[in-house]
Amino acid sequence: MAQPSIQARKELVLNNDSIPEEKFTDIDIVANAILLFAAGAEPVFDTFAFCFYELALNKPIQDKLRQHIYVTREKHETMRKHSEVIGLFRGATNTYPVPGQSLIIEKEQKIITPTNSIYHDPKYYPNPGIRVFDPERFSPEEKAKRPKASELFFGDGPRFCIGKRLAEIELKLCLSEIISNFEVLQCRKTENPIQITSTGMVEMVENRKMAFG
Ligand code: HEM
Repeated sequence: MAQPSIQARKELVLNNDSIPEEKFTDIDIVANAILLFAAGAEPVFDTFAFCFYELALNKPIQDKLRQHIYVTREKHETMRKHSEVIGLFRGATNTYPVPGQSLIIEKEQKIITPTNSIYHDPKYYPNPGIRVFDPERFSPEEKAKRPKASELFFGDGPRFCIGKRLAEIELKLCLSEIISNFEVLQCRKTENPIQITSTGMVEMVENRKMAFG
């Protein structure tokens, strides 16, 4: 994080010939570095934690994963079941009549897409229950059965998550490295089902220590 920030300061603050409105200040560089760290660390840690929790509870899936068959499906099913960000937030830039419906979204209206509800809607994810962990939902055949917008783990449109690629590489590398060297098991303190608490925009485990031992 330090090296790119120093480089960004050189290019955007010290050697920037743009008009004043497009110039960056030192504060802009520091603020962006903090934002990237804050936005980038928590969701990746939590996806890992939930992933290992589910693998400990679902030994046959863990064994299959160990054969390096389907890291991507595993990762997506974890994000469907334990989506940390529970909704997407937008403001309408124009008035928009929703096709085929009487609904008109007025200009500047605030819109919430309740992603977590979509992930637990049996219309898109049959048998979405708290005890079901089924990475096969993300096989090409199953994915083809539902609309693309039912998978918004990293958002969509011009403001989608800028860390998506980095997060996917982190998850893929660490998951395959750990799972090919270790076996993840439940312990005495493992909660099943896990107790989730919602704090506004994000969901988290009620008692992290209890859940992950
Ligand atoms: C499992 C990991 C991650 C998940 C599930 C996740 C999820 C999301 C979601 C749902 C959004 C909102 C997108 C929208 O409104 O359309 C978002 C935005 C954002 N994410 Fe991530 N993210 C992850 C990792 C990261 C990482 C590693 C970084 C940076 C290193 C990052 C930086 C950001 C930033 C800066 C935004 C705001 C983008 C904007 O408003 O233009 N995220 N993320």
